[in-house]
Order: sequence, then structure tokens, then C-alpha cells
Amino acid sequence: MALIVKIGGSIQKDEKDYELIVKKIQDFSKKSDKIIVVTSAIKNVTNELISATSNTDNSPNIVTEIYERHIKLLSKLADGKEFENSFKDISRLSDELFRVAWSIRVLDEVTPRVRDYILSFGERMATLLLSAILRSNGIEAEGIITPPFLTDENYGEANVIEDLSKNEIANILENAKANVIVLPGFIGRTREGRYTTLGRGGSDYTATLLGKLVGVREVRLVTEVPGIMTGDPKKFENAKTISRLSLEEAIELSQLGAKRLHPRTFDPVFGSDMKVIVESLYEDGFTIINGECQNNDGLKGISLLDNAKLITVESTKIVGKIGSAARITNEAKEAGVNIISISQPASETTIQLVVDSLSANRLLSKLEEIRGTLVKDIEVNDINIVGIVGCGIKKKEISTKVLSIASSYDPLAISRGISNVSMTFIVNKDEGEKLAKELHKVIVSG
Ligand SMILES: Nc1ncnc2c1ncn2[C@@H]1O[C@H](COP(=O)(O)OP(=O)(O)O)[C@@H](O)[C@H]1O
Ligand SMILES: N[C@@H](CC(=O)OP(=O)(O)O)C(=O)O
Repeated sequence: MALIVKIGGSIQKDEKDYELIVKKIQDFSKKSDKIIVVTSAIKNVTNELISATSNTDNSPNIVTEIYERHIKLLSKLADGKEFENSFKDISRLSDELFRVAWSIRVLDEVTPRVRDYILSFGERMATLLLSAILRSNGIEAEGIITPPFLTDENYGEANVIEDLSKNEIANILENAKANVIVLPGFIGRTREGRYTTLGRGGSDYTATLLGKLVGVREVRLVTEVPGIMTGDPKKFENAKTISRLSLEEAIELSQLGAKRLHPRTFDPVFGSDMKVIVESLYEDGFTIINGECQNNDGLKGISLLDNAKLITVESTKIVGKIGSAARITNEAKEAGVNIISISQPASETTIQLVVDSLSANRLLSKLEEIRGTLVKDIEVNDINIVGIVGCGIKKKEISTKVLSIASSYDPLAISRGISNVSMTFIVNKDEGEKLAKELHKVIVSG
């Protein structure tokens, strides 16, 4: 039975990391006759490529630095013929990237299609590097840089066409010469052969979707933290690994930003008996994700989103008027702004929208255009979003406890997520961290 192993970008930074990755793949090879390794771009490369697309003056320098990092790692970790061949392959890809970097510098324009094309180099170069390192360490591995998925043309957040991709993947597996196949995560291609990306964190989603399309039992997401934790260990000092999450809990936590997982990561797991394991390259501890809520489930994890704005649109003209909410949300659509949360009191006098701080101004200027018609007043507040997840929240005694803690922070809005396994509180910006830490204490103390 094949096994899918996703190697995150956070654990691809230096020689030590690659030594541990080699060891991990060797260990997995003892248990599984076919391994599909999905790789992300090496640490920070996607962010750097994004900055190349917004800071076009500097793009040739950025891509030169990316190329040098790959070659430096290759020269330390591969030798002889392996080094020579892979050096040529990585250099060929980098030449192409360098030419694109110069064109965007000259044109000072990057379309969504070109942006995805540029981002695709991160995962493609990582595929060449990782497969070369595995081979240099005696693992029979083949790197295939063609993305395994066919997608639509929704650049930046492409949708995978599953039936066509299934055939593609079957072809890849049939023609592969090695038992360890390294594929690029995060990227796809259209039927015309143009590169697309699936959205940030998309390699985790690549791994689970491949798992579904190939029909595997287990997908392993290998990263720098020992599983999905009760809170981001960078924000919550005493965060602990969550040993098991039901699918609903995992979906809620990933949507709320835990472990920077792509929001669709767990979609492919529905209706299958595939389990997903999130584990660390460096230490023991892992999270198993599968199945439904269990009776003894309590509270599992917390998230704190601290860069959001609450936009309150006030208008007596909204009351009882069919289509007014649609009109407001359509402004967000027109502005290309994702609505994180939306609410309206039964009096229908206001509509509250929560959006990312970075996109708030785009929405505000669209709303200003309809001031005086549908919109009377607009209020903007800096807020935090605190989300708490766990099947236990369905139990009255647990939800009462959570609500009573939150009530002392005077939440601006409260909502519940899928299958009632989460609660989200919108609070003023200076209150979020305190509330999240207090709720986190309740989770950790069980
Ligand atoms: N609840 C959480 N559990 C674990 N990690 C979290 C959580 N919330 C946020 N993170 C952050 O996610 C990071 C790992 O995600 P990411 O950098 O995308 O890894 P990778 O590149 O390996 O996919 C961790 O370093 C951690 O700071
Ligand atoms: N490289 C892409 C895809 C990805 O999933 O990366 P990572 O596994 O490092 O989160 C990104 O940064 O969005």
C-alpha cells in the first residue's frame, strides 16, 4: 500500500534538516513499498517569490538568492554524477525563472497567471533538490516536476479537476521507475499547461487529495512542530500536542489558522477511512486526524487571529429590504475581499463584516460609493478573533464555562462553527490575547 509523506517548507532549511528527512524516508520505506513524497518550496521561498512579484525592481536579486540557496544545499548534500545532473536541472529551471524576473522588472506588471507561474518555481526546484538528496543517500527516488493536478484557471486559488487528475496520477505512478516518487505540492496546471497554485499552505492539501485519488490509508504531514497543538506554540508557551482530532475539529482548527493548513486540507478525508497524521521532523509527538466526535472529547485547541477589522454598516434602509445584505456582501466580492465573519441583529439595523486588516480599505472605499443610498454610517474597529475548538463544546456544562469566561471580555459577536464543534468570539483588539490565554489554560488543564 502506498504512503503519502508531505515534507513542509519549515523543515527544509539546512543540511541537518535534510539528514533527518533522509532518515525519515528510509524508515517509511521499511514499512511501505511505494512512497509518494510531496514537497513544499524550501523555507521561506514562497514568501520571497511573492515579494519578487510585488517588488519587481528587486526581483532578479531575489531569484538569484533563491537559486544560490538551492545550489549551496545541493553541493553539501549530493556528490558526483548526482550533483552534476541535478545542478544542470536546477540551473535550467532557475534560468527560466531569472528571465521571468527580468521581464516583470521591465514591464513592472504581474498578472495573476504570471504570479502563479513564478510561485511554481519554488516547489519545482524543491522537488529536484529533495529527490537528488534522497538518491545521493542510496534511496531510489524519482523527482517529477510536472504538477500532479489538473485545475481550472482560478489563479491563486485554483480548483482541482479530480477526475482528470486521477488519470494523470495513475499515469505518473504507472510510468514511475522508482519506489519513492517526489512530487511538487501546492501547484497545478490548467488543461492548456499553464501553472496554477492552490492557495497558501496548499501542499498539505496536495498530500490529502493525492491520498484520496490514489486510495491510500495514511497521509503524513511532516513539519517542525509535534502535531497540531492546543495553540500556536509561538504564541502559547505551554501549548501541548493534541493526540487526536475528529475531522470536524480539524476542519475548524485549520480554518481558524492552526498550523497554517490550507482550509481544504481535510476535505478529501470525508467519506474515506484515510487517516492524516501531523508529526514533527525533530521530536516525538503527533496528531491523528480521523473519524467523528467521541463521547469523551473535551476542548482541543484555541486560535487567535490578531489582524482583523470589524466593519459595521448602519442603515435603516436595510430593514425588511430583500437583497440588502446581498448588496453589501457583493461590494466585498467586487473589492476582492474575503469576509471572515458576518452577522446581523434581528432588528436588521446593521450588518457587521469581519475582514482581514490588509484588505479593509478596499472594502471601505467600495462601501463609501453607496453611502447615502443603502449605507448611512460606517464604523470600523480593530478587533481580534478568538476561536475555541473541540467536540466537547456541544456539552452544555462545557459551553457554559466557555461562554462565562468570554462574557467578561464583552464580545462584539459570538458564533458557532461546523457541527457545533467551535465557538468564535470577536473582541476588541486589546482583549484578544488575554481571552485566548485564559481559554487556553482551561484546555490545557483538561
Ligand atoms: N495550533 C497549532 N499547532 C501547531 N502549529 C501551529 C498552530 N498554530 C499555528 N502554528 C504554526 O504553524 C507552523 C507550522 O506551519 P508551517 O510553517 O506552514 O509548516 P510547514 O512549512 O512544515 O507546512 C508552526 O511553526 C507553528 O508556529
Ligand atoms: N509553499 C507554499 C505551499 C505550502 O504548503 O508550504 P508549507 O508546507 O511550507 O506551508 C506556501 O508557502 O504556501
